[in-house]
Amino acid sequence: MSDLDVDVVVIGAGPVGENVADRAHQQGLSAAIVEDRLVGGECSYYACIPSKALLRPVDLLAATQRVPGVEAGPIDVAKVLERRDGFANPDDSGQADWLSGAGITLLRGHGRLAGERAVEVTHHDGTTTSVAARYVVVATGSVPAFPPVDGLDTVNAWTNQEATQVKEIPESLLILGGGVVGVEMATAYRRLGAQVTLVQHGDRLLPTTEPEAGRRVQAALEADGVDVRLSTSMTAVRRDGDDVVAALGDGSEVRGAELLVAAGRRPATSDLGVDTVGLEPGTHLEVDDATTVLGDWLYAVGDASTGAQLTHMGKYQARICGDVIVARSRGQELGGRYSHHATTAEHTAVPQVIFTDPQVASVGHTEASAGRAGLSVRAVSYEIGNVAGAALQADGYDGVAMLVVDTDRGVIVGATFVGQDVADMVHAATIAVVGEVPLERLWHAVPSFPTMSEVWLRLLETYGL
Ligand SMILES: Cc1cc2nc3c(=O)[nH]c(=O)nc-3n(C[C@H](O)[C@H](O)[C@H](O)COP(=O)(O)OP(=O)(O)OC[C@H]3O[C@@H](n4cnc5c(N)ncnc54)[C@H](O)[C@@H]3O)c2cc1C
Ligand SMILES: NC(=O)c1ccc[n+]([C@@H]2O[C@H](COP(=O)([O-])OP(=O)(O)OC[C@H]3O[C@@H](n4cnc5c(N)ncnc54)[C@H](O)[C@@H]3O)[C@@H](O)[C@H]2O)c1
Repeated sequence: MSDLDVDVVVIGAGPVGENVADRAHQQGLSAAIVEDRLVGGECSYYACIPSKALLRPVDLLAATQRVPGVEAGPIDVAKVLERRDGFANPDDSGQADWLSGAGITLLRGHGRLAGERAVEVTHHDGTTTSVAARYVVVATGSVPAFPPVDGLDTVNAWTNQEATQVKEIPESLLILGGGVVGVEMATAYRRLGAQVTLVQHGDRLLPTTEPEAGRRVQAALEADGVDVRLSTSMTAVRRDGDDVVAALGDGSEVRGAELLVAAGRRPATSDLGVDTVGLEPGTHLEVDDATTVLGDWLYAVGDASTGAQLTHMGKYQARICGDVIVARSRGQELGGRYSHHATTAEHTAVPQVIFTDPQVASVGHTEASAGRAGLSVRAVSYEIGNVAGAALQADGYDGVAMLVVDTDRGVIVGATFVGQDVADMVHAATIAVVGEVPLERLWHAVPSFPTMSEVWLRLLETYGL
């Protein structure tokens, strides 16, 4: 006998888990959600939201400095942190109220699978609740990965949690990792007053983006005064007085008041009881296009799954997952590729915006990933600064747009925009990629003058239209 019987139980109330529970519940299924820490997950308090709250003021100030006649700054760091707190104060009562208003049962505590269709929740006071459910969804997210660096567990290294919830900007910051977290935090901390040293063991920043994007972000960070060390790893770290000192593979040493580890994430599936249903703890749960892990009953979404590790993609997976569960509960067949039952965009059109200055906004393939996927492609690029809209936006506008065209089908399979204020330009590309709009038809999508979107016309002309 279980303590609670529901149609759907979701483990993890991050943005992704909340969306599955809501989607299923709105279509008539009873739902419970288990949360160990804060309803709203990493994204709301320690990731997307506070990091963008730190970045928006420095981005805005830089934009004003590119338009003569506009006086702004200096930045009031205390007010920036206060505004960040307004967005990301770690108090989840509002989100918990939303769940109960939506009719979803919140169980606070640590959830673990306890065999098929069963979850055991250990509450913070040690008591337990056993839950029986027709469908179980894992939405437990991810935790920071710590690379094997001697002494890393002895220096009180920061993760994204300390970096995004900081109360006082340190004089200097070492950053381990030149991926998305590393470059965004380098931008924010440098412009909020810290000396920043960033160590990346690959030969470029943002290695999964178009190489030109990494080069331009690196040039901008260096122009700001960030010390970027590429092609070298941190081998050992130690505290020396108040500082952290890091030994690098090239024999040099760097130091800073704090060390931020931004070297990727690992799925929060280690202490989840997945072994009780024959799965390997600590790995991303492998999903099919319907977000299913096992049978018709176990699902995974968000960072804990093999899907894309971004909030908007996790929420897309969540909508599909909720609809798949509802369809199966009604004995309905699942639909095909572009139905509500398949995460097709995972294969074709994952968008991402990196909020550095310049921003990097991309969707779908890079030229390199298209090649690896066996597509015949041609890539074209155009300097965004050459269009009137960009010249008006900022003096000396520095940015580039790139399209990756599938030459067999005459459609765009990838796009990247690098530059100030390009974040919202990527959605047009996302629509073109998902809609598989032929280039000849795109020719008739006329961009307004004088906007930065005119770069679309220049790209098509460069391609030969
Ligand atoms: C610094 C930083 C900035 C980022 N910025 C962006 C951005 O701008 N845009 C973007 O799209 N993505 C961004 N990301 C990625 C984004 O944060 C993740 O993709 C997103 O949070 C994943 O959502 P999730 O619901 O799967 O997991 P999470 O947000 O991690 O939520 C999982 C929840 O599950 C709970 N949980 C875990 N295990 C258990 C258990 N056993 N029992 C009960 N509860 C459990 C956790 O406490 C947590 O609340 C950023 C990441 C970082 C680190
Ligand atoms: N704006 C956004 O969309 C946004 C912002 C932040 C984070 N995120 C997501 O959060 C996740 C985590 O981001 P992240 O930056 O931690 O991971 P990441 O995988 O993007 O980057 C980690 C980087 O660390 C480097 N690295 C790893 N070990 C190293 C070592 N020992 N020495 C030096 N460098 C090392 C890797 O080469 C890699 O470039 C990603 O999925 C990312 O997409 C998204």
